[in-house]
This record gives sequence, structure tokens and C-alpha cells, in this order.
Amino acid sequence: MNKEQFYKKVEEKTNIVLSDIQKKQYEKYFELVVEWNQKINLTAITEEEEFYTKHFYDSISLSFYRDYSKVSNICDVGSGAGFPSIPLKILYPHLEVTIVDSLNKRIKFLNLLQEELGLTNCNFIHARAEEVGQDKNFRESFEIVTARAVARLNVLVELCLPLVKKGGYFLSLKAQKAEEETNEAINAIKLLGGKLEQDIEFDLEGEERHILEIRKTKETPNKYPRKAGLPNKKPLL
Ligand SMILES: C[S@@+](CC[C@H](N)C(=O)[O-])C[C@H]1O[C@@H](n2cnc3c(N)ncnc32)[C@H](O)[C@@H]1O
Repeated sequence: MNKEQFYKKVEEKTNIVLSDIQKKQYEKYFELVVEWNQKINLTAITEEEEFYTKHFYDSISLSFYRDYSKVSNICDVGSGAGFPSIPLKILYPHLEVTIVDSLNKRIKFLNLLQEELGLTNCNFIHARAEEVGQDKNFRESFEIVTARAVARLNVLVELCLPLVKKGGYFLSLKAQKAEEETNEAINAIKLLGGKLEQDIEFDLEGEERHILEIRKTKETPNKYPRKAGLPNKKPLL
């Protein structure tokens, strides 16, 4: 979809009338990713319409199923060039956004992006989610934790659920095979204090998408997340 179609669809779906400032922020965001992508690898998608669909609209789809005007803080694990949390932050400027990414050049890009777009209340952390999940300043402190295209669900839940406050949600954005990943992760979700509440399936211009909503019902046992690399090497069964 082109940018005008994107603005129209977002306004229809969320009832938020985008200001000129917000529209300029999306436009500048796209330009900066394309410019910086020549120096550091940020994304394979640089064609404008595809970018608006697969990065902006896909990220914003989270807000079609939950009212973020009532959410105060979110954490985005493995956000890369800022997806899905920065498009959401533009739509909901009050949100306090924490991003955790293990690749420092992407964190540097996010700092520049924040400055260029004039975003406030953002915290970009260069670290592995396994370390941040064991840090008492961050553990069990976010209402919402998101992740897109970071790892399989049974790995992701160990990285993300420890960061979620009791009563909050881990929202995992997935493409096809979400059901297979869900089945594989069902024990890990329980072990980490979560409960899969919903698998929201939708169509993104002909492509299958899912938002898996995992609610944190109990505290995560202290030993999780295990040390860096282990969730990937030996996913919880
Ligand atoms: C394929 S990119 C996806 C970026 C973005 N979420 C998106 O959907 O476009 C995966 C990102 O996750 C980060 N990552 C992978 N494992 C991580 C971990 N254990 N802790 C923090 N970041 C991690 C990588 O550095 C990379 O930036």
C-alpha cells in the first residue's frame, strides 16, 4: 500500500486522526531506514509501498486488537530498525518504549532515528534479552512486551515473558506456521508463568499473519531466562 492508503487504513481502524507531524515522522522514518541501509544492514525491504505494508502496517496491526491509549509502557525485544514498537510509538506518542537489541549498530541507528523524529520517552538498550530479563530494573516491569521475527516461539517466550508484569501480555507477531510454533511452545509458556489466550489471525495483503497473545498469569521462576545463548541452543521443551 502507498503512504496515503496507509494513513487512511490506520485512521479507519483506530479512529485516530493522524496529524501532519505524525505523517512526517513516518515519511522521515522510511527515508532514514533507506539511507542508513546502505551503510548498515537494517532490512531487505526498501521499496516504499512494500515498506509501508510490511513494516509500518504490519507493526501498527497490533493496535487494531488492543487500545494502546491505556497502555503506559512497552518493551520490544530484537527490534532491529524499530519494528513493531516505533511505528506504534508514532501513533501513540505517550507510550514509554524500551527496545532491547544485541546489535549495537542497530541501537545507534535507533538513537539517531529518535533524534531526527523528535521522539521522547524511548530507552534503547544494547544487550541480550537474556541479560535484561535477569536485571531487576527491567524484570517483570512491562505491561506489554512485543517481538517480531526474532526466534521461534519456544525460544522467544524465555526471552520475553520474564520482562512482562503479572497481568500483562507478551505479543508475538508471526507469519505462517504459528500453530506449529504454538504447539511446540505450550509447555514453555506454562513453565514461564504464561497462558496463551488468543491467536489472532489476519490477512496482510494476501499474506497470513498472527498475533499470539500470551498473558502473564504467574511470576517467572528466577532461573529463567537462562544464560545468554542457552534459550536458542536448548529451547525449553
Ligand atoms: C531479523 S531481526 C528482526 C527485527 C525486527 N523485529 C523486525 O521485525 O524487522 C532480529 C533482531 O533481533 C535481535 N536479537 C536476536 N536475538 C536477540 C537476543 N537474544 N537479545 C536481543 N536481541 C536479539 C537481532 O540483533 C536483530 O536485530
